[in-house]
Parts: sequence; C-alpha cells; structure tokens
Amino acid sequence: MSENLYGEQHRNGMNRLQRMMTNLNCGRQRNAPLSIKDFEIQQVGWGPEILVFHPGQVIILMALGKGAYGNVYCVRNIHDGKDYALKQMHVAAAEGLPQSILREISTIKQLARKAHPNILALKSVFHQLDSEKGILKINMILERCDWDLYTFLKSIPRGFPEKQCRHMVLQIARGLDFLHSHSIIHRDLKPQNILVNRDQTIKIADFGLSKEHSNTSAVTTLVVTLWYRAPEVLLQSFYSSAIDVWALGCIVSEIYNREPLFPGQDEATQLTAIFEKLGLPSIKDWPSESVIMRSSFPEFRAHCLKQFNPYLSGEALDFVNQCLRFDQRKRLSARVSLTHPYLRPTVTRSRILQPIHHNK
Ligand SMILES: Nc1ncnc2c1ncn2[C@@H]1O[C@H](COP(=O)(O)OP(=O)(O)OP(=O)(O)O)[C@@H](O)[C@H]1O
Ligand SMILES: [Mg+2]
Repeated sequence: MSENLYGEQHRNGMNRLQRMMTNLNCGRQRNAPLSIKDFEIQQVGWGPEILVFHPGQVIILMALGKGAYGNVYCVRNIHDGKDYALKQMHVAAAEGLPQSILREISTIKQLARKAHPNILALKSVFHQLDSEKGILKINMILERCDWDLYTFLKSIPRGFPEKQCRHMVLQIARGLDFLHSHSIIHRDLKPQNILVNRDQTIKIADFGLSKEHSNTSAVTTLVVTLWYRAPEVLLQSFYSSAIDVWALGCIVSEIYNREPLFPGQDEATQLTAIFEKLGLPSIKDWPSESVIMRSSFPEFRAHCLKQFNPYLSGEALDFVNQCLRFDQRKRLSARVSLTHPYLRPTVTRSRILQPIHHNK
C-alpha cells in the first residue's frame, strides 16, 4: 500500500474531488438523485466487451465508445425501461478533477436546461467513490444514439442521397448556431463527436473542450482534432466560434466522399495539407500576430475542391467553400449558414435510415 493511496495527501485529494462533484450536482434534481444502481448494463450495441467486477457478480459491458478518460456504455434504466448512454470517466484523486471534465459537465448541464433537439441531452450526473483505488468515477447519463457520424459514414453505401446529406448538415448547423448563440464554442467538432440516430436526427456531443467565449477572443491553446483544426488555431492566432464552422466545412466534404479533406500527418503538415488545396492565403489575410511566417510556405495555387471531392453537389461545394474561408471574418457564421441555398429549402424528413451492418 503506497503512501500516495492511503496518506493524508490522498484523503485530501479525494475530499476535494467529492466537494467539486457535489457543487456540480447541487440544485439539479427535483427527484431523488440517481445512482449506478438505477441502471442495468445492456448487452446490445457494438464495440469491445469489457468485464467489470461488482461485489458478488460479473457484468459484461458493451462499450459504445471509448473516451479520453473512460468509456461510454449502453445502459437501461430499471425504472422506466429506457436505454441511455453512460459516459463513465475515471479520475485519480491524486491528479484532481481535470479541466476538461469540469467543462464538459458544466457546459452540458447548462445546455440541458435549454434543451435543443440537435444537442445531446444530459439526463443525470452522479459520482461513485472508490477509496480503495483512489478513483472517482464520474457518471453522465446521456440520451443514447445509434451511431457516431464517423462509424455511420464508414458503413453506409456510397450513393447516400443528397437530400439526406443536407438534412444532416442542416441539423449540425442548427446545433452549432444554438451553441454559438449561447456563447459556447465547441472546439472539437469532428465526426466522432456528432451522433446519428436511425430516425435521421443528429446530436452534437462531447463538450470536453467546449469553452464560453466573449467578444474578445483569446490566443489559442491547443484545440480541435488535427484534421478539423482551423488555420488560425494552427497559426496560434486569435480565434472565435468560426473555428467550429471551419470544422463543419471539413465534415460536409467528408459526408460526401467519406474521406477527410485535410488529413495532415502532424501539426507541421496540417497547414500544408490545407494550403495545397485552398492555395496560400494573401499577405493581407495572413494574421499579423501569427508565430508562423507566410514565407515559410511555397506559393501554393488554389484548386477547386470538386477536383478532390467529385461527389459534392454545386450548392454543397459553395457551402463548403464559404465555411473554409481562410479569413475567419469572411467565413459563414453558423446563423448565416442556415440561410445558405444549400440548407435553405425546407428539408423534410423523408424516411428512416436503412439498417446499418457494422463490421464486428
Ligand atoms: N450518447 C451516446 N450514444 C451513443 N454513442 C455515444 C454516446 N456518447 C458517446 N458515444 C460514443 O462514444 C465515443 C466517445 O464519447 P465522447 O466523444 O463523449 O468521449 P470523449 O472522452 O470526449 O472522447 P474523445 O475525447 O476521445 O473524443 C463517441 O465518439 C461515440 O462513438
Ligand atoms: Mg469525443
């Protein structure tokens, strides 16, 4: 038994974490608080099987997905019989509660009060303490979706109808507009963080990197998965909610041809991957505060994106181009994107998505 696990420092750490969780939970529930005992683990779903030992029993959990701090499981509420997703994050007391977890819980709780059809709803959040192992398990009960967009795109046939593509994009744009109008930047929009249901509803998920923004934007710390990262972030310049619109442009292209538009290998090559296709931005557009010099890149010529993605329709192409303007002030805002001809015609829900067969 190490001093770290059972010493005073450890006890203090655990107490601090518990206090934080209690603060996060306060004022939330009108009914009795939920606990892990209110849920049973479902064996439906996909993903790796994980054996978990509870006192006196062994339960097989089916993971819906793997997160940075834990896993996401499919669970059933034993009272209402409904399925939910349980996102369980493990935190070592010695490390304290990571900023990303605090952000995720507080953002999603703030959003849950306002409820938007394209934002993943939080049903409950509670914690369990494993004092023996010095671990705090944070449990978020979320509405359960059928797939994430990454998995979905991998498994649908190529000729996915244009109308359904638009319907998906419209919902992502509506979700983004809702976030931005509440001063929240998602900061990690990518197919893995967009969830899809059989009834074609889309939910934006994973608020681990989300941030409240003010009008004065800050110089970036590292945000957004590489392939979807806006140039101002890569250039370590000032950023705004426009970084989510850049990611949206990349995602729309990917919906059409199932391939990432800018698959950089690392940070150094990500900007090159962008400039090779969109051309090197003008001197006038280059941010003056950027730590990377424009002269460090060759004079790349701009190409029409249709060259790299022949599946884009005319309106989709224009939409993507407007989301991928280098100068963030010239980029579409989420609000204005809703009036773009690509999304403007009322797209009605046409049919239930075809069942999808996953490769196990
Ligand atoms: N409500 C849900 N319904 C169905 N699947 C889900 C749900 N929430 C999450 N998942 C699945 O679990 C994965 C990880 O969840 P999430 O993105 O919230 O975790 P994360 O810790 O932020 O992961 P990362 O930081 O690595 O993106 C998602 O990409 C998705 O495949
Ligand atoms: Mg994620």
